[in-house]
Amino acid sequence: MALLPDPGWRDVADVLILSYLAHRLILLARGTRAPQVLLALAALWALWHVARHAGLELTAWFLGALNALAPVALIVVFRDEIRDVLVRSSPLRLLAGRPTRAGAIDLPAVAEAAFRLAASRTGALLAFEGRDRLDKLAREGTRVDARFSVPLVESLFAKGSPVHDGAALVRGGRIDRVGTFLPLSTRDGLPAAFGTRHRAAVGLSERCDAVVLVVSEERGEVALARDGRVEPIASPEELERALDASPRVEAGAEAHRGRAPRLVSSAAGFLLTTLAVATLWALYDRQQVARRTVTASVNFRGLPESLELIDPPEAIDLQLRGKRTLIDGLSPDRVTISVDLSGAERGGRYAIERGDMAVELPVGVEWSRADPGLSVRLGERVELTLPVRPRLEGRPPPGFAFTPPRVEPATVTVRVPRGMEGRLEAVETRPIDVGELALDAATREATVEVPLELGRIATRPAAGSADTVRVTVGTRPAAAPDDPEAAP
Ligand SMILES: Nc1ncnc2c1ncn2[C@@H]1O[C@H](COP(=O)(O)OP(=O)(O)OP(=O)(O)O)[C@@H](O)[C@H]1O
Repeated sequence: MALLPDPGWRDVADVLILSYLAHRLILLARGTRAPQVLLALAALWALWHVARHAGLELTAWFLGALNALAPVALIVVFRDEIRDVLVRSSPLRLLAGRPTRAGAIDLPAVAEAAFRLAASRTGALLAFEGRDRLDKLAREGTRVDARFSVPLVESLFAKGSPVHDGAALVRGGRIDRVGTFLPLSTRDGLPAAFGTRHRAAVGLSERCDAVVLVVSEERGEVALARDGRVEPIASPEELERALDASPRVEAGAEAHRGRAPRLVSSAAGFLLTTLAVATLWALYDRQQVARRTVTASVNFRGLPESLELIDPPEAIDLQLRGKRTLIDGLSPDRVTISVDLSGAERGGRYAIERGDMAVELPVGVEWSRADPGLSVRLGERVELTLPVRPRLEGRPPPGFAFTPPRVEPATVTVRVPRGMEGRLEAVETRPIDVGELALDAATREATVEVPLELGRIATRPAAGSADTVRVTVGTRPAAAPDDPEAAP
């Protein structure tokens, strides 16, 4: 079996289409928990296989049951993402256009808004969602779902705004909800100046990977909370840098890398995905595709009138490749090879090319190699007139012996390749089973029409010469009862 499968155009198309879909799914899943969950499921699946191969029956059974539940678990874990894709964006986005998750945060706009709010001593709280969803942690609030912009943020947190209390939730470059209530930190040792706004920022960043921006109403300061720590931010540039460096606000950073690098990273991502899919395809192919060698009978056609075949091969070995179910259930006599000899012009040895062979196979099975390669020898045709020799099988009835059989016509003309004339003395008939002959009671004779047994040298009769003969078989009483000819 070849180490590397040899793919057809359908396999290449299969790999490319699947790679494209997988690449789009990866773009959509970026910034979600999908990679961790899929990794966990893959580990579970791998463990299950290890347990099965190691013969750990109980563990394998338990892991198998968990694996069977995996599709349900996927739907439950990703219900929010599935809902988002179905409700917020057209499913066609999976096939084309920008994926939802790559929605970019306008970092300069965030920095400008934060410092304008600080300058006007307007308190604000903005939670940037990371890989962890904030739906359960940031409660209540009013749905906005608007693109992030400086005037929008300023008006939302302005003192007269009905939604200025609470936190705004930023998801994938958009303000998703405002006026949400964040969990407060209960930690001791936070600075005395920290009121509930700062405690809410710390509280959320302790519970998930969100980055929370706080603008202090009292002191007009800007700070960022992540992983339960608060760092003061002195300038818009520092804020931009801090957010850009945060892998959790990756979607935002992507917008600033410019179009060309994004294309390059997207192309590299696609290449990597294709590589992974091609590897998976190769593994799958090795499991699904079977190879088998069968001995197939060969028929020759199109032999020019002036030529004859010398010792043609009756069967050759073919290597077959196809779906395991088809290959395993294939009966070798369903495989026939027809070789076109119409291109031969004179005697000699001919190597038969793949294009000259028509191999009849069930759909979905391919033949890859005739082993050993097929070649035939052709000789110029000569005609030979030879006596016909009837072949009798069986014995005469007890007490009788055969009279010499009569053949009509007594000779036939056959075609043989030049040089083979000396190897034939007579042409035999197909065997005649004398036990089956209904001998005429009066004459004790029977006449049968029987085909000639043309062999490997004389493969066909000459034009106008019969290919069947009439053979008359007769019996006579045996000379003596103990005649060995008549013995049973
Ligand atoms: N759990 C919470 N979730 C979201 N926002 C909250 C929460 N608790 C308080 N806030 C916001 O913080 C405001 C109160 O700020 P407070 O003065 O207590 O905090 P602070 O940390 O001292 O902030 P500042 O420096 O702006 O005064 C509330 O009006 C509300 O808008």
